[in-house]
Amino acid sequence: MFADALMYFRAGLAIDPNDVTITQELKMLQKVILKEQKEVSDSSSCAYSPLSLCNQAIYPGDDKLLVMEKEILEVKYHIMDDPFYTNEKDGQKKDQDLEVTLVQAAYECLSCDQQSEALTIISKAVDIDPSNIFYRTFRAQVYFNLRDWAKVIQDYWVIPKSQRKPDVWKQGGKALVELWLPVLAEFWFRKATQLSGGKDKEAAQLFQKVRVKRLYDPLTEDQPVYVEFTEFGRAVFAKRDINKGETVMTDLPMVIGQSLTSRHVPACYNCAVSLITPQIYFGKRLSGFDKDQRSLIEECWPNVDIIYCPHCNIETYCSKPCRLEAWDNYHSVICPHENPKGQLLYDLIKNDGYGYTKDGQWKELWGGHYSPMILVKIWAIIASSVKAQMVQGGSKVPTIEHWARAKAPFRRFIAYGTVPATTRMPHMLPLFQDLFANCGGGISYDITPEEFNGRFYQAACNLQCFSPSITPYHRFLDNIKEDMRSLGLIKHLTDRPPEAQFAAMCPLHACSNHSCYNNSEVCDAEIYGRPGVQMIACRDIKKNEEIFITYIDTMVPKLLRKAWLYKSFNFWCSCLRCQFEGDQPTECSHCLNKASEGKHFAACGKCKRAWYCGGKCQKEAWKKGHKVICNAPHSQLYEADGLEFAYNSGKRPVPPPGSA
Ligand SMILES: C[S@@+](CC[C@H](N)C(=O)[O-])C[C@H]1O[C@@H](n2cnc3c(N)ncnc32)[C@H](O)[C@@H]1O
Repeated sequence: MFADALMYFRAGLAIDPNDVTITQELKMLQKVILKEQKEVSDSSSCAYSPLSLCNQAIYPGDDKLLVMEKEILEVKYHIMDDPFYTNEKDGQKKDQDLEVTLVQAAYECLSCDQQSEALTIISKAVDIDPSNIFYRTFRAQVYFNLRDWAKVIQDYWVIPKSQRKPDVWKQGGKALVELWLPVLAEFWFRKATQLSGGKDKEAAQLFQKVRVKRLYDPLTEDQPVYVEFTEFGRAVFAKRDINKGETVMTDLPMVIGQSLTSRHVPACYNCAVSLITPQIYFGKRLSGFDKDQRSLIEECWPNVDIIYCPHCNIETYCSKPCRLEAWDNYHSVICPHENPKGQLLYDLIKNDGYGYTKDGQWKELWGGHYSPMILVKIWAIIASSVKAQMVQGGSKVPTIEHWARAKAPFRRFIAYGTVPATTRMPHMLPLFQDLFANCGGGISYDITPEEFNGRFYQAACNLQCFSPSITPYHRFLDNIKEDMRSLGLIKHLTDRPPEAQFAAMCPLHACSNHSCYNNSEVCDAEIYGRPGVQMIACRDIKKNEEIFITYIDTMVPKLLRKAWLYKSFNFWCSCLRCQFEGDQPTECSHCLNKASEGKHFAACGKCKRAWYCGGKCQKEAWKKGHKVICNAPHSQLYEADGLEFAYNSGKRPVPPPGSA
């Protein structure tokens, strides 16, 4: 449990940054991680498989889309379930010799790349025997070569479903993609994958590609990026050239949870807006200010109206609409006034994850590095959505369709983890189970161990740390810019306001892969007045280049970076920086020769992160790629203690526009 160890060491260092024992223990921790990484990398070369993590389950509502797409086929391309041909010619006597001659001639044309001629000839064979699967498949192939997609489908449609071979399903799927009938295309690729017993990786890959395109294109419509499925799962790419400093994308969270360590800083539970008042910012100094200063604060500090949930008096919001939104979205399910078990959750948060076990012991129950509120909100959002659908449909019991529809938005987040959450924190499962046993409206959400483990790692793999970038303090600075009364206050305004830190699951951001030579940085943002995240290009990015952020502090030596990435995300980084930095001074970073016992090779004089056995190796490595990364700036995190978790990888805060 390295992450937890790190968290405790950090907490210790926050109390005493010079504590020698903790510093030594941190070094030990690094050694242990490196050792484990070496053992794992010796025994396995391949990391996770995105194809096995992304399933092909049907999305709720796809059945209706499928009907619509079939209608398009029918109206636009005259393709329908009832084949357009009749078998009337089947009864006629067939001239088999002629058919064989035609097929042979068509083959010959194909082998000379005479597609149109092949088409004319094989069409004659189809005319003679329209239900012949072989002729239809042959002609569909020719149409495919000629990029006549509707005709491809016309021929394949005639072949009865039970007789379509996996390759027919796959190629038909490709033609359907070209016609942009994505749900049908998914259906065909799914069939190809199933019939091949999962062996056809291309079909599985094509399935995910079309799915990702249809789900993410609407999200990126107004952004200079698109999402595509690659060998590393979903990935973000530039739609056009993006200049250094430009916003690559913005994203609003689907779920947020304030970190337990910052929970004393008031913020909106629903949207993360900062609720810092002058009393909190200035503290005792406020009473010492003169009349002018006090009136300036009164006039110019934005009105912070902290609204409490009127039922439990625990959750705080920035506005009435936020309170109502929270209530509808999740809070009504867990509000202690509605659901008495909710009190245990809020007590747990108040007590930094501590609580009583079932046998009455006071213990740390929650051991995650993010707030349990994240998981609770996911479940509460799902339960609320089920309830809303029931009300809308006038049904008394929830259906599988209701549940599937409610869970669908969270299918966007990949989950990977090794140690089950149920093992890490055995006391949490019963607490969550009790909490969701009665969600109101007659529904209960069964939090099984699999549900807990799956959601726990879904959050762990995708969370991003962020803070509201523009707080009342920033707005105050902006408001007093031109007011002479502010002169006396300036010296009291130099401290940064206390930060409410949040973790968030953001759908687009969660598609960004990692590189230690990243081209974008994650920053806090304000989007339509709500706190969110944005990615800013930290160098020029070319059209169709992948957008990479960094999950870790790239200043950390390569071996440690590798170890952390493998440990937390189960992949070996193969970015330029990892390729052209060395592991250690005892090995030539280029030819991998080992130095003699007790000796070190000379380091690159500039970056000191690669070692070479001689000038030849150094020159070759420089030319091949070291020159690109040698001087490239690193993405340093705001906490520079050497080891970092993805969840904390946000760079922040960005100075708000116009702030003093
Ligand atoms: C936040 S997700 C990024 C998007 C992810 N590709 C997906 O399909 O959802 C993090 C996961 O992406 C994968 N990943 C990210 N960067 C990678 C890289 N450079 N090489 C291989 N896999 C990577 C890892 O599986 C990691 O756990």
